[in-house]
Parts: sequence; structure tokens; C-alpha cells
Amino acid sequence: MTVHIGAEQGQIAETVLLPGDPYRAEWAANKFLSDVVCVNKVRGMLGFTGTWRGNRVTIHGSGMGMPSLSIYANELIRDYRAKTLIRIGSCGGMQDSVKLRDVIIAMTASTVSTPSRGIFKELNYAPCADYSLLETAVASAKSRGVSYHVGGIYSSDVFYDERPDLTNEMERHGTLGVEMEAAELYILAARYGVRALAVLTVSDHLKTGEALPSADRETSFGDMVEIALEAAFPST
Ligand SMILES: O=P(O)(O)O[C@H]1O[C@H](CO)[C@@H](O)[C@H]1O
Ligand SMILES: O=c1cc[nH]c(=O)[nH]1
Repeated sequence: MTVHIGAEQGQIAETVLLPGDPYRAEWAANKFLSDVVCVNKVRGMLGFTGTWRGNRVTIHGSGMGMPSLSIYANELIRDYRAKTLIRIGSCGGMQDSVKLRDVIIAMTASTVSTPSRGIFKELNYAPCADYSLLETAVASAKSRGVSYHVGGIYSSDVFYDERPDLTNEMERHGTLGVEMEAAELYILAARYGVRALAVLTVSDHLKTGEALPSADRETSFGDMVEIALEAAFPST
């Protein structure tokens, strides 16, 4: 057990899928995994371990925002020895070409700040996805025939943005979407020598104002879950 995760040693798999929403973790575990066991309930941040095509997988909520993700990712990596961490999140679309329910596979994540800012000081570190996960996720998205995009996203510290000037610059520089966790996940993965990726589904759009209801964010993003699983366990 750790401060924030009640699982016993051995109850967390080496591969962990990380939705922000703990109820999405519960939905995805019950829908896609077999032999599912709930391994964490501390603070309502649900985690489940099961198997997918014979491979052990944990699906665990990360909460919203990089400080929360950082707590869970640190404990999963340092205390439970997680080796592959894939965020399965919702995001806001930032380009006209990006539509509601499209999948975004995040190559890199820009930020204003992260919990690691204190370490990097004046350095603008470029957080990036693990290439092997990225490559297999793209192949999976392609073979599933979903509408997907690969490129840079923005990991924001705020959901309610007060800096439209920055949003404009982000859009102008091709940023595909905005969410709130991937950059710190990529940084922690680099620090501890593990693999990370973020596969996102567009739940709303900054330019059109469209938005999916919260029930859809919780339970309707199956393609991104299967893309994440296929990325972690590519069939050879
Ligand atoms: O749907 P999740 O995975 O929580 O991701 C997005 O949704 C939350 C904001 O509503 C933030 O956590 C953001 O990153
Ligand atoms: O962080 C997020 C997630 C979804 N949509 C947004 O606009 N921001």
C-alpha cells in the first residue's frame, strides 16, 4: 500500500491505463478486461486489475490535472513498478480538422508549467511519447478505421482558460487539442525510464463550442481504450 493506493504489492500490473475519471476506469475495466479485481478505492480513485488477451492490465484513475496525475504516476512507477503507462483521456479540439469523438495520439505536450517545473527551472523541456507505443497506437487506430490525428497537444493547468492569446498561439502552431495531464506523465516516464503515451478522445471543441455530455465522457470512448491496449500489447 502507498499513501494514495490501497493495492497490495503484486496487485498492480506492469501496464497501467490512466483515465482522469475513476468511473471511466471502472467502465473500461468491466467492458474490456476479464477477471477484474478492484485494487484501489482510496479517496474514491478507483483502480482495477484484470487481463486483456491474456495480458495483465491495471486501469486506474489519475484525477484531473498534473498534480493529481503526478501522485498516482509516482506511486505506480516507484512503488508498484509500473513500466508502461497510457493515459486514456478526454480533450478539447483546437483545430478545424479535429472533430468531436476523433482520437488524438499525443506525440508531445506543450505546457505553461508542470509539477516538474521546479526541477527544470529555466529549461523548456520537451515532453514526448514513447515511440514504440506511439507507433503501435497509430497502427491500431489506422486498422480500426477511426478518425485519428497524431501530433502535439497542450497540457493545461486550468479547464476554464483566461488566456485566449495563448490558445490562439497554440492553434496557430498546430496544437491538436487541450487536456490537463499528459505532459507531466511524459516527464515522469522519462525520469524513471518507463514508457508513456496519451490517447485522447475529443469531447468538446474550443472553436465550435460543441460538447459531449458527461455520461459520454465516462462510458463511450471505447476506441481509445482498445487503441491503448493494442499499443501496449501489439500482436506480432
Ligand atoms: O477525461 P479526463 O481523462 O479526466 O481528461 C480531461 O478531462 C478533465 C477536465 O474535464 C481533465 O482531467 C482533462 O485532462
Ligand atoms: O482539459 C480539457 C478536457 C476537455 N476539454 C477541454 O477543453 N479541456
